[in-house]
Amino acid sequence: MQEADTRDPLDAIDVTPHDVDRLCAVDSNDVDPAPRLSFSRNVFVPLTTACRYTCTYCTYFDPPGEASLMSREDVRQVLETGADAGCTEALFTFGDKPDDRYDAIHDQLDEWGHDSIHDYLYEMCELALDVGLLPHSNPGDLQHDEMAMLAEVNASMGVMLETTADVGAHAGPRQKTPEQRLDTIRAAGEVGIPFTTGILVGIGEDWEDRAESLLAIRELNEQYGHIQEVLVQPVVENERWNSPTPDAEILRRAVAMARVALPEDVSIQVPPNLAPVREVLDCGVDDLGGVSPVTDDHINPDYAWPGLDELEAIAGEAGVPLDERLPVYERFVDDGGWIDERIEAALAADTVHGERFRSVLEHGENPAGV
Ligand SMILES: O=c1nc2n(C[C@H](O)[C@H](O)[C@H](O)CO)c3cc(O)ccc3cc-2c(=O)[nH]1
Ligand SMILES: C[C@H]1O[C@@H](n2cnc3c(N)ncnc32)[C@H](O)[C@@H]1O
Ligand code: MET
Ligand code: SF4
Repeated sequence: MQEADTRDPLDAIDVTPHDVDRLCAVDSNDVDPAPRLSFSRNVFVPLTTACRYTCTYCTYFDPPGEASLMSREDVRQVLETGADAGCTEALFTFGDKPDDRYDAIHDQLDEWGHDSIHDYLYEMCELALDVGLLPHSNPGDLQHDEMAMLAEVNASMGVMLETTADVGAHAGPRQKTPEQRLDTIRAAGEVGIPFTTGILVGIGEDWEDRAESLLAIRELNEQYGHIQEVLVQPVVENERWNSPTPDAEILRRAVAMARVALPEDVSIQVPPNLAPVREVLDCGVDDLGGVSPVTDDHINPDYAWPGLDELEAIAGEAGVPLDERLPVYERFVDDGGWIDERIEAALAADTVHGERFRSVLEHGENPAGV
């Protein structure tokens, strides 16, 4: 058991300079291509565009006064569109603790009977389960009790570590800090929820920072075993961020480092709308993440999802099968103890949606997919 953590979270991560140096020496020749590729069919629910942080690479958040909150009916509509298109995942990702900074959001939540965005999210996850979708929530930084509550109604959850470095992109009066991100990932481990994390490449970090970030994720996974996938995500240009996006060579090396740093049962995900996946596929990528037939990537709306035929083509050229997966990986469903009883019930084969989920889980095939 972990004792109460009064230490600096970065100190609590046992990453030595020697480990960092060794990982920095890895390149794309040191890894083998994965034998298969997977993806998840999702519908994206951007609950609110308000955020307490102001990451300088992000166009997702709106300033106070302009930020909005989706109503229950808005959410229901998006979820039903997704369920009708055969999606299995409801991806809830949105601004971090918006009610902290935006009185209007706080007041609206209050009017709807919620004392926090997390309380509202809980109810929207229940709605997703009702319409036949498995929630995957990434609401940003969470405390242990918030994580424990949300784990009851999520198949898996996630937060990007981004980087362990203090970068200018996270500057400002309210900012993402590596300590808080690591605390969130640790809280997920303590709670025991299958978890997605990753690094954002090109936000001012150097190779040592990338190695340190990947090793920090490895260390937390060694302690808790909860990491299901690690994203290697290039930062992309937009109206707020006009530095160049990392090129294919940088991504190849970062992906190879991720593959070497993490054990085999942790997937390495590269998003096909943001990265030149064809050029990095042989470096150990085995997952393309959530792809939506019905909604935009609201975080990076200028970058459209490739269609399913394009994903098939990518896998075909690499000579590997393409499998659809659920937002929770099979090993966490089979192992027992990882997913809450409400998610287990949703996955039971004798329910309306359970049969479809089971087919995706066990055969990588979605009978309802369009
Ligand atoms: O559409 C997106 N999906 C993102 N996803 C969704 C992800 O691709 C899938 O939902 C997971 O693979 C679960 O199936 C994230 C999920 C996380 O837990 C953490 C970070 C991300 C980042 C993105 C993202 O930038 N864009
Ligand atoms: C959900 C995740 O989206 C990522 N994110 C935010 N802005 C960008 C961008 N310009 N390019 C790539 N990824 C981005 C962050 O890593 C966040 O954690
Ligand atoms: C819209 S960004 C994703 C969720 C959260 N705001 C974070 O940065 O982690
Ligand atoms: S990346 Fe997430 S935390 Fe940062 S400003 Fe955008 S919405 Fe907020």
